[in-house]
Amino acid sequence: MYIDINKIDFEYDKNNLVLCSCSTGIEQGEIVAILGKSGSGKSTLLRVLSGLEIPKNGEITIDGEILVSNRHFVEPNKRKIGMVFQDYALFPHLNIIQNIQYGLMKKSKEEKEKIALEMLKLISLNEKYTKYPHELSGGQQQRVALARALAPNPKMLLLDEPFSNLDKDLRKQIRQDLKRIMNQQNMSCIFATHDYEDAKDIANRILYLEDGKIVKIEKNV
Ligand SMILES: Nc1ncnc2c1ncn2[C@@H]1O[C@H](COP(=O)(O)OP(=O)(O)OP(=O)(O)O)[C@@H](O)[C@H]1O
Repeated sequence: MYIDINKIDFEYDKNNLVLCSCSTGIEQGEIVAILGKSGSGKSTLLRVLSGLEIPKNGEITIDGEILVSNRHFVEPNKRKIGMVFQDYALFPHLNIIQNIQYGLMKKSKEEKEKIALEMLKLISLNEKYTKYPHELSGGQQQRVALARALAPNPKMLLLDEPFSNLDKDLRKQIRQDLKRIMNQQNMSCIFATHDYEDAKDIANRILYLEDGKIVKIEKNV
């Protein structure tokens, strides 16, 4: 498997496991939904994957590299994992192109421009690149957040409730956009949601999380 999540236990407070022996594998290019009620541990699992939290037990590898185990810990900024949050977290004082280029500090000016143009094309916002986040619709901001996360070419993308601020019609449209973009990039992606329709519409597989345990895995055909 491209990504292996093996028996992850996590607790914020002692003797109160929020994740309990969570295991799954993810293929390259696969989209996996984590579906669960509020408090089931979805965000925590994403935080552990991104390196913002350290598990008590368990191991995570990506493309053969151990990210965390009882002897290893790779810092979040070295993991090559992109993350998109519910509120998009775009920088309000930066325009679209600057937001997209934010994670490309180490690249040359020419490379930054090339990547940003590719990303703008991917999210179909070519003509709006000098606009600021507040001048965009929720759906457009969502696409910019996605482009910003994809620009550094991560190995995996994590999305935490990416559609929750969008109305029903826009949600449907953005789900299709996301699916197209992920497929085009052959990107492995895990997204947390409490909405079955979101999961059913775009995921290859759905993991049901209840009280920090994966209680069911459904292949989406
Ligand atoms: N920083 C923290 N300190 C202590 N407990 C926490 C912390 N963050 C989350 N928790 C607890 O861990 C459990 C899982 O929370 P988590 O945010 O992962 O759930 P979730 O499924 O993402 O919920 P939601 O859909 O509401 O975002 C909850 O019981 C929550 O109260």
